[in-house]
Amino acid sequence: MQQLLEEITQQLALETERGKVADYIPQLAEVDPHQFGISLATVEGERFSAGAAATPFSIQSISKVFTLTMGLGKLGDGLWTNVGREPSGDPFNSIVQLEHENGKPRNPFINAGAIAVVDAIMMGHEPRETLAELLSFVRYITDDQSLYFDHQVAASEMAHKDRNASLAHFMKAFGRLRHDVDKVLGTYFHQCALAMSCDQLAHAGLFLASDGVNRPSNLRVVSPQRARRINSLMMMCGHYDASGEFAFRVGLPGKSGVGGGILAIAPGRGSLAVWSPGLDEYGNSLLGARALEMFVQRTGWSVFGH
Ligand SMILES: NC(=O)CC[C@H](N)C(=O)O
Repeated sequence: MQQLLEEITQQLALETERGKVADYIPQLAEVDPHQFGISLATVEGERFSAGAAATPFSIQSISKVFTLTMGLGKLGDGLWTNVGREPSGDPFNSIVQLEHENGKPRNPFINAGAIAVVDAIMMGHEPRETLAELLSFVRYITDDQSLYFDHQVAASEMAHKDRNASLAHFMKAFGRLRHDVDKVLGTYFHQCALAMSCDQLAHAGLFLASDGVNRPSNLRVVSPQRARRINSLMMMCGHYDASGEFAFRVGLPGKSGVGGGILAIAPGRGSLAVWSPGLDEYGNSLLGARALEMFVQRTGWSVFGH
């Protein structure tokens, strides 16, 4: 495994076409697109990594997996009152479906859905309290107390919030949000500004690879049924309008972020994190997806077989 990760890293270092870093969040536009990291945490407790796997980056929408997990923990199936679970087939920041579908976002991984999940987990509390809870949850599943929110990234996004603010206000007009829109957005932008390395992210995803149990500590995070359901949402919706393409090429539940990270789960086997800041036209890591495609071709770890 170690050799495979190193081979993938070496091969991708030769790539000249690396995609485009997100520039609608000015802080992310400053990231060097030549960086690449990959990390694998197996259910047996082994760890492998190559490249810049210890460098923290902005996990952005990958955080939506963690807030979804928290939301299901707090509300159970009640969460689905204000968020759907179907792929949208539209870009991550699209507003069009909301008007036809009573302000109910299609799934928890598009921006509108993630904003609705944040509103649901706030439960009358202040952003600070919800963020503290999120941080302790992610620290717990990562087994690392050093994780932090990058406040500069959050501020950068708050300063360019118009698109997400539109989604939030539109949903609020349909009665889908309970809290003050600016408080919900402030919470959402901090969630997206979580800084994590591939090593930390692979560890954090391990509970989804082992029926809800955190390995190697053996502590249960969610039920097996809930882990399966979160994985299915990642498979169907984790890459927005390129989720079909990602399933076709990689065949693993995966969640991308505009920071260039992807978390991919190989159920029963392990959790993989890759990071390459350049994005494709759908806002997903260009080389990250290629690295995962190379990985499944060599290992046969896709859920659909070799
Ligand atoms: N796809 C993403 O990672 C988008 C997250 C980003 N924070 C946004 O709201 O636009």
